[in-house]
Amino acid sequence: SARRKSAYKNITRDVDPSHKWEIIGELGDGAFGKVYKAQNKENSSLAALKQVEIKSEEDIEDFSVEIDILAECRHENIVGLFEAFVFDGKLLMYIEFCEGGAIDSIMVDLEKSLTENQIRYVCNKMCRGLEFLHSNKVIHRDLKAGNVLLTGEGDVKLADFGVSAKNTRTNQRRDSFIGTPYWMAPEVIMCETLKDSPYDFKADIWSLGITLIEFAQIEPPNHDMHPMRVLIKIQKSDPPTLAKPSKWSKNFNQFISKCLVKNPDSRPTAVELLEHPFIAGYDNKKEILNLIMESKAEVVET
Ligand SMILES: COc1ccc(Nc2ncnc(-c3cccnc3Nc3cc(NC(=O)c4cccc(C(F)(F)F)c4)ccc3C)n2)cc1
Repeated sequence: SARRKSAYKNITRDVDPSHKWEIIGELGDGAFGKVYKAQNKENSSLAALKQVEIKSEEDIEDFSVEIDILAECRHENIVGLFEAFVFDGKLLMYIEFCEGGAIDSIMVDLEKSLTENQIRYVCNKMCRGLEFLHSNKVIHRDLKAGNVLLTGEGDVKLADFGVSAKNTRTNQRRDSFIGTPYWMAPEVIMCETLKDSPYDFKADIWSLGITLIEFAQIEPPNHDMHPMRVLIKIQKSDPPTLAKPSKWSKNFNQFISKCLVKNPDSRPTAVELLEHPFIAGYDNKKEILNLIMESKAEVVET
């Protein structure tokens, strides 16, 4: 009934999107659902289209969190939502297309890491995107080179292609403990209490530090270890550093060591990081534009 179909303000229902958008290619088979390249018939703008089968209102409920986050978090360093539809048993999301693609794919295609100046530029933009997300009570939770997109003009956009894309806002976090506490192991309590602390957005600051090492070395630390082993290693070991610190500036090494502090309370905020000499005021997109040109040229050759 109309009453039951709660009105999702950011979703257009029962309108056929193919009147407005036509599919012109495929972008890959994502973790769930397919992702296409689409073009707007009216203004020719390009979109990345994710469509997923929906079986019930709960399915729509799940995806509406992601849609609300994108609809409300409009910022030059966050991927932009054009519109979302529910039509013919499918939920369709049209996202502004970023021509350069994800930075991990660029490094793999070109078989090289980023230069320090490219890292400075991207890091500055990532911190602006993080500052905006965190000020809107949104925690990314899956920051990595694969979730950092570049546009053809050298702009940097934070995205989230993983299943964690259903980022819940801190105030929507389930406020009850799982199970009764008496039998709970300390680290589970640690994890649970950490979740409810206002500092869990600091998890993104740690991931930012790891992502900078990934930009510098193509892979994150411990990439050659089994994922289960890495969980233990991250908990037990000292924070990782660049493999060859002398190859990089003092500012870069110091910026990473500020992000990779094990106690979240001691990690800086994105606002504080924007003042650090490694990235403060750094806005030179020249080297990133070169990277995108190389990456485009590379695709043409193959
Ligand atoms: C293989 O070559 C390419 C070339 C260009 C591109 N460009 C591009 N541009 C924009 N989006 C995409 C994309 C690719 C694969 C899957 N999804 C994509 N975008 C997308 C992102 C989302 N959601 C988010 O990015 C998202 C979700 C929750 C939170 C957040 C954030 F926290 F960052 F705000 C972001 C939803 C739907 C779509 C279609 N891809 C991709 C691959």
